Amino acid sequence: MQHLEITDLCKTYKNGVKALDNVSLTISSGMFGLLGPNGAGKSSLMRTLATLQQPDSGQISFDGINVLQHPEQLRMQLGYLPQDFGVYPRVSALDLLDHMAVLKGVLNKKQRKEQVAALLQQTNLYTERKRAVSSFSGGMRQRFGIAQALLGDPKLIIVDEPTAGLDPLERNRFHDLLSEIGENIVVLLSTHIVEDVHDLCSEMAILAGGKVILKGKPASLTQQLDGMIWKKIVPKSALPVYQQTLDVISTRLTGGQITVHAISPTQPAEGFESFYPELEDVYFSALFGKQPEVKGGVIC
Ligand SMILES: Nc1ncnc2c1ncn2[C@@H]1O[C@H](COP(=O)(O)OP(=O)(O)OP(=O)(O)O)[C@@H](O)[C@H]1O
Repeated sequence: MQHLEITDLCKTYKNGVKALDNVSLTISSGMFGLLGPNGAGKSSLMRTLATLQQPDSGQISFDGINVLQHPEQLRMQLGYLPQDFGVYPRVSALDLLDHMAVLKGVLNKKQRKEQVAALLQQTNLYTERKRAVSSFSGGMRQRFGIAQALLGDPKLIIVDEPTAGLDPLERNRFHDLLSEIGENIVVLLSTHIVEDVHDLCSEMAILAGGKVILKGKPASLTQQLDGMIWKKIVPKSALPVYQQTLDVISTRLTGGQITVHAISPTQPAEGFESFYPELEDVYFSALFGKQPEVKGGVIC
């Protein structure tokens, strides 16, 4: 059982933006989802955990390693898929993965050949192994990104916004691939897509403005909003009134009509129906500071 402990991490960039504001999280083996809007600080946290940048203060420990003091020890156990990763033009998937395996310390040639072939199979890229990665589609590229992250048998995998820009089929493929990764390692998935966390993660946290604003199990967080989320289809012209008078957490356009989701302990207005909340309702109610007293999760 691996264990990642993040304590009071702070980071302010030179331009004065406070990207991480006392972030503390305890993350155990399995898939952990870090959800947050653009600019929340997710990549700053991922890069810090991947030892690519230093925080101003705070602690990180992984499986007994003091990560900020001994970044090289973490790097031996780390697989990282950054938000954008560059590839050399014209280098085939096979050659690039082999090269990356050497950099990762897989020096035995036979072992490396086997590992590279196995990862290309696992990511469904084996038949395309001689093609240049630079010619891959977005989905294939992300699968290649997972293959390189899995080199060297890492115990901590960090995946930053992996499904942004993928079509639904490739996103499902990518989800299947992530869900196959061992349960005995820590997989940290950063995303602004609520379905990614819903589909994959047993634990999650929401980051906004550099702060962790909610954490818990997705199922408990939705359950504790049961009976409090209401919806109604309304004409577009009536929307401003609802927004001014109710705790509206989201509006969705479906088939040209607007469905309003509101949070309230009782029916907020005539015509609103209660329904079992979705993770998106948890996310939006947290972002707008409308979460009620929490039992299964922690408001931070
Ligand atoms: N190198 C940097 N120098 C200055 N400001 C930065 C730097 N990197 C990020 N920021 C700022 O820090 C804040 C957090 O950015 P970060 O990229 O960590 O957020 P994010 O949640 O990953 O967002 P996104 O999904 O848009 O990448 C933003 O306001 C961003 O503009």
